[in-house]
Amino acid sequence: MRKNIVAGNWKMNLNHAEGLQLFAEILNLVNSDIKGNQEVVICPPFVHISSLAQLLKADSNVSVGAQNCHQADSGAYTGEISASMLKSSGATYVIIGHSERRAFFAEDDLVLAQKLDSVLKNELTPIFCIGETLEQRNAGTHFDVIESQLKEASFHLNDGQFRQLVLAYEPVWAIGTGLTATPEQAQEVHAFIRSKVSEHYGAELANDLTILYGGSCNPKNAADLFSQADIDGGLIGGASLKALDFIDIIKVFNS
Ligand SMILES: O=C[C@H](O)COP(=O)(O)O
Repeated sequence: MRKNIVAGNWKMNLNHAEGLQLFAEILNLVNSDIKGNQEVVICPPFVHISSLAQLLKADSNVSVGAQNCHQADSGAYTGEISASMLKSSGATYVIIGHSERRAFFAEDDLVLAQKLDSVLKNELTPIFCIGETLEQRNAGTHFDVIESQLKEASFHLNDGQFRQLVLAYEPVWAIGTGLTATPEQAQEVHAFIRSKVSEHYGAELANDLTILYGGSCNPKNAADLFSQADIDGGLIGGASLKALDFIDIIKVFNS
């Protein structure tokens, strides 16, 4: 059965005390609202990961993830954090290829492929983000862009590796803008992504793959988005910083 995931990407927000408080609120509210095939992932800034992970219960469906990592295991890369460090701090997921990393830190397909390799080697789950800009959508090239991002950074993986991935479709024009892809627009791209995965890795693997939607997802639009056949949850930015909004998004799977 395909796993449903609601992941919160806190981005560069919340100091340590604020992060601990929000996480405690989420843990208090979430446990009774979570189903067996559902997982909640919180991706705080690096410096909060260890403290948050220590609050997790062993059998919890809540996990802690990171927002990025370096592609090397260790070395002279001042200021960087490796996947093995994240694992040792209690993270089990890592967001790779977020459009903000691509845009502000010049991360290209080659480095993202290396990051995926490193995350998988360290037995963490990548949440691999792909999505087009507004210019690309207006030019009608969004399917080509998405196919290229997918192929160039992830289709070198073997079946067993690719099976570990969670994908996230995040149209750049919808991130933090209040503009959401319509459920039909999002479903169209999710179905396209699944079809490309199916062509390369086979229908069974494609059918099992969790594909999240991200981009101004909130308690009001989550139900329509998550009810689409190929949308298996969300990667939530702004709305993950408010416990009640985030919980309302999680509850969509129970309604
Ligand atoms: O990683 C999350 C996405 O960038 C979505 O952010 P947003 O919900 O604030 O639009």
